This record gives sequence, structure tokens and C-alpha cells, in this order.
Amino acid sequence: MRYGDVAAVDGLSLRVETGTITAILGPNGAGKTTTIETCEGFRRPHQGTVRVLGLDPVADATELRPRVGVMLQSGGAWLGVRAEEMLRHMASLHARPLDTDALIERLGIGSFARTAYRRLSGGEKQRLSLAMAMVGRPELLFLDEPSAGLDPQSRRATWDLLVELREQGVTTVLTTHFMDEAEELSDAVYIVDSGRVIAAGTPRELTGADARNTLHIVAPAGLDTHALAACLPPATTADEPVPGQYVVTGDISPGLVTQVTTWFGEHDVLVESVLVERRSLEDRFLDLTGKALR
Ligand SMILES: Nc1ncnc2c1ncn2[C@@H]1O[C@H](COP(=O)(O)OP(=O)(O)OP(=O)(O)O)[C@@H](O)[C@H]1O
Repeated sequence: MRYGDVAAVDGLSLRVETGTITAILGPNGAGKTTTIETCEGFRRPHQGTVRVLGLDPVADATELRPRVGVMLQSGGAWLGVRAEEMLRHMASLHARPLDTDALIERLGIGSFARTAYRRLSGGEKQRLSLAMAMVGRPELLFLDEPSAGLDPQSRRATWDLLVELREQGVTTVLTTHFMDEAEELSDAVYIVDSGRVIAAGTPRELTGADARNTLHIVAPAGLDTHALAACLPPATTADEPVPGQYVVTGDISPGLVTQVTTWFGEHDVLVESVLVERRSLEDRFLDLTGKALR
């Protein structure tokens, strides 16, 4: 996908399994919105192929629209319409809508149900947009930054709803800047940067097995870290960046933790604390690109 000379999405390939939550994670300008809007049929790709539920999102839009719920980054409602009116209108367009009252309750829409769309706060608009995307009981949900601007309580309510929908077989594709959202909610994560997928997998795969974890040990200062490293597997490092705080990096397995604490014991050193720090998606992103997500 190009905007003039800008290649916003270039050779990006992703596949979403039915009944899962997939997160497209990346920094500003990575191409997340362009990707999702292309899947929604709002943009026609200059090259490549997009199939959504086996259909072409542009050519088969009429067939696809009733089966797909879309939450845009902004807009999607008339300025003067009241929040509840808009949601009930959306529900009336679908054959088997969700229980609108229950949705209003779950997403806390009741407190602004009679407020005109243009007067809603950012978070209120966000919650209404989410409800509008879900109310038609879609097979597939596209959510562009669903929890941007939400307070922690609304974020949690949103996550719980998405998990429930997954239990009912709904497939969700969402974009996010939030590592915890991707890590906690999604079955698959695509990390994108500069319009390309730079890593993909389950959150566990991305942060676990092949990612380097860290073991932090607090113990008396000045121990010989070279001697410690020499006892450990080849790809493991041992340092004392701050006196009395030791850091071991590598594939931190239960066996390695035992090896390290045994080494301290053999040197007659009482360890004060041992902490295993798992690499987060943010660390992984930094490893891959050298830049922070936000
Ligand atoms: N309508 C447009 N005209 C020109 N360039 C655009 C347009 N929309 C997006 N771009 C450019 O395409 C690139 C990808 O933008 P996109 O909105 O897809 O990124 P994003 O990952 O969703 O970012 P954000 O997290 O900020 O929403 C950016 O460089 C952006 O400046």
C-alpha cells in the first residue's frame, strides 16, 4: 500500500486463524491502520492479495459487511446522534444482534447514553465505537486501537468482552501500541515496523523460548563474575553492573538458576534475592529494531 511516494505497507503477510485474537503491534506510522483498513475493504492494495473469510474485501464488500464488525480509530457515527440511539440503530441493521442493554451495561455506556456523539469524551466515543463494532454479533472483528484512551476499568471490561467473544468463536484482529494488551489478550502477535512484519508468534514464543531472559541476584559485592560465567553454558553472560547486584543473561532455565545459586553457595555466599525477569514484548521489539514502541 502506497500513499504517493510513501510505501506504508510493503510485503506484509499475515494469516489469522478462526476463533483467535490476533494483535498487530507496532510504533506510530508502522502501517497498522493501513493494514487493517485494507482488510476492511476501505483501501484497495496496490499489490498483493487480501482475503477475508475467503472473500475479497473490496469486490465482495456487500457479502462481507454483515459478517464483519469494524471499529475505526475515529468517527463512525453522526455528530448529533445520541450514544444509545446510534447503538440501537446499529443493532437494528443486523439479523441477530447482541443484547444491546447488556452491552450498554458491560461497557458503561449508560452514563452517557443520552449524550450527543459530538459531546462525548474520547474514552466514551471509544467505548461506543467498540459496542457498535460488536453489536451485530460479527464472525470477525477488526478493532483499531480498541483501548487507546480508555481508563483501566474500561480497558479491563473491553478485554473481558473480547475473551468472551472468542469463547463464542468470534475472531478478532486488533492493532495496539500496548504490550500488555498484546501479551495478555492475543493468541498471535505480529510485530510490524516500517510496513513489514519483523516478528510473529504467540506472545510466549516472542518473549520466551528464543528471547534472552535475565536472572537478577542480590549478594555481597565483588565476586568473580568471570569465574561464574565460566561455569555456565556458552551463551550465558554474568555481570555485576552495580556492586552487589549480579545479572545473568541467557536461556534462564530451572537448571541454570540452580547452577547459579549453587555457585554462590559453593563460594560460601548467602544470596539475598533471586529474580527471573522474562523479556517483555517491548524488550523483544527493542532487540529487533533498536527503538521503543512509543
Ligand atoms: N492518507 C495518508 N496519506 C499519506 N500518508 C499516509 C496516509 N495515511 C497514512 N500515511 C502514512 O503511512 C504510514 C503508515 O501509517 P498508518 O496510519 O498505517 O500507521 P499506524 O501503524 O496505524 O500508526 P499509528 O499507530 O500512529 O496509528 C505512515 O508513514 C503515515 O504517515
